[in-house]
Amino acid sequence: MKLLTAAQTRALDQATVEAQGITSLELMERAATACTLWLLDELQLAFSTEIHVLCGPGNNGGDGLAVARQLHTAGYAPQVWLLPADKHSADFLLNRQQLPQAIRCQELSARRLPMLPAGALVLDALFGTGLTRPLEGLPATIVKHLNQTEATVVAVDMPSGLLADSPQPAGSAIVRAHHTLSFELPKLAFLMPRNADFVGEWTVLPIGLDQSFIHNTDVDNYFVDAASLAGRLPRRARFSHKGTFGHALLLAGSYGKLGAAVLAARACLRGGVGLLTVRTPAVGYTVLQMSVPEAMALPDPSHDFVTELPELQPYAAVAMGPGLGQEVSSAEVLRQLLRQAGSRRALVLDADALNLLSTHRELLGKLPPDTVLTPHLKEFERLTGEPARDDYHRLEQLRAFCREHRCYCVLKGAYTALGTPHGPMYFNSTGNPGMSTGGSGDVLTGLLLALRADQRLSPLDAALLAVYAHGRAGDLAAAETGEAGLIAGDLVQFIGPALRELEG
Ligand SMILES: NC(=O)C1=CN([C@@H]2O[C@H](COP(=O)(O)OP(=O)(O)OC[C@H]3O[C@@H](n4cnc5c(N)ncnc54)[C@H](OP(=O)(O)O)[C@@H]3O)[C@@H](O)[C@H]2O)[C@@H](O)CC1
Ligand SMILES: Nc1ncnc2c1ncn2[C@@H]1O[C@H](COP(=O)(O)OP(=O)(O)O)[C@@H](O)[C@H]1O
Ligand SMILES: [K+]
Repeated sequence: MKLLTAAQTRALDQATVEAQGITSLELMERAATACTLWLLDELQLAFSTEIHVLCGPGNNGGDGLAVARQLHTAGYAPQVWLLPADKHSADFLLNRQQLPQAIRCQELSARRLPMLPAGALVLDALFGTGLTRPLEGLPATIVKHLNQTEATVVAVDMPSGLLADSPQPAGSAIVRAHHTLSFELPKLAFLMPRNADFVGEWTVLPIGLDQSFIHNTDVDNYFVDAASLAGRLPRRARFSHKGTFGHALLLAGSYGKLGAAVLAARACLRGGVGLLTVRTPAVGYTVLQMSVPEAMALPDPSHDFVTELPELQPYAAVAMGPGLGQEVSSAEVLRQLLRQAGSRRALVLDADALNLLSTHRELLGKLPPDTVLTPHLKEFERLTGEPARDDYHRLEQLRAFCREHRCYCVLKGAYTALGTPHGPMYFNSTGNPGMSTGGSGDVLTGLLLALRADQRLSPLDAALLAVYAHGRAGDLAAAETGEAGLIAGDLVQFIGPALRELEG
């Protein structure tokens, strides 16, 4: 799914009107109908519910007026509050004329703000994608007032005060919505950690916008849902053999951190790899053979750490990092790996392999093309060496990093962002806070290793599929264990079912 900028969204609006031979007012009615139906279906409003619709001067306000009219027709008693303004959009004015007399309509002012008891519903239709600057004056006062109440707030298209695709000063007045109803597509702003409290739970409401315009519009950012991955994971052919799915090598574990190696190894096998060899320190030999008998063990001469790189010739893909530790000798192994991997052997670097890259920065220049890195935020900050100013700056850093090092970088968290060497960025839709638990990242590394060893997949597809399936495994696991009860080992159990959903 593409993530359009606010400017592209406006153009899409216009293109839809032209392509479908409808008026913009009709499109607004469609958008309002989608909102009204959502309110009725999802919130199960009682006819006695106190409903306040706050309307700004533009088309977002126009949507609000149309929803108020529709709710009135459905038997509810919404009250409308208008933000005073010098100018209004044409469709706002048309909907203002159509507002039934029976609907109580008042003008907002600093002294006249709606009383909003708990249990009341507020529809925030003050500003949407037309917001051009942070709110000040009366709009900011209204937003602060709204945020202090206990009413349920549903934002139309955007929480008012939030910019759709760019950063804004900390402390800006922004509505804290419980739900945001976004038309046709999500907005980039919804995926930023700092905006979570403003956006609340968000839902995309399809309103029949022009698909060919969306198809032909170039974007920098994508939101990856199941539909975007359709057809990317081929079925296993009847005459396939171990070679089709590749032989993978995992370099992981150190004294006290062998669990990371075990989790990654199990995930790699569940990811469908043909063969897996695991290099752990000698201390891990028995642990590994006992807990992952399907994998071959290749113990290091050192008891506690990985200190020697095995001969790479047999392997289609190599992953290094989970539980590795940051010994000088392990850094040497990383250096050799980067030197010997060649351009056709896939590499995945995680955890301590990333920390070693950060402390031996000359190695960054030696990453073979298409290497996949999987840092969490802190590891990414170490890699760039510069704290991000804000969420958007971090994405710029990610884009620049991937371009410069011609690598894929999986920036992990909620809505994990995948940066690519050619520029576009992909945000993952699956996963849940239950996955914020030790070892979840090791599972991702193992799964990624399996998909990078799979000769049928491009680096981009392998990374997209792994990140999506990992999160989906987390969602399937959490459905059984609850989020708090989820442990990383549970993710492994659901990799198979998650991949099966994608296959074909
Ligand atoms: N996409 C689609 O296909 C569809 C979109 N639809 C809807 O249209 C919405 C976009 O409507 P929109 O373009 O009229 O902008 P909107 O958000 O109402 O705000 C513009 C007004 O706010 C003002 N203003 C801006 N910043 C301000 C500030 N800081 N402080 C104060 N004022 C400020 C600005 O004035 P100005 O900047 O000129 O001063 C102007 O008056 C979209 O979110 C969705 O709800 C659906 O109806 C149909 C399908
Ligand atoms: N709130 C969340 N929503 C979705 N995914 C999450 C969330 N928290 C963590 N995850 C996922 O769990 C994994 C955690 O990885 P990481 O931080 O490396 O853990 P560890 O180092 O313990 O293995 C990442 O893939 C991340 O995207
Ligand atoms: K809004």
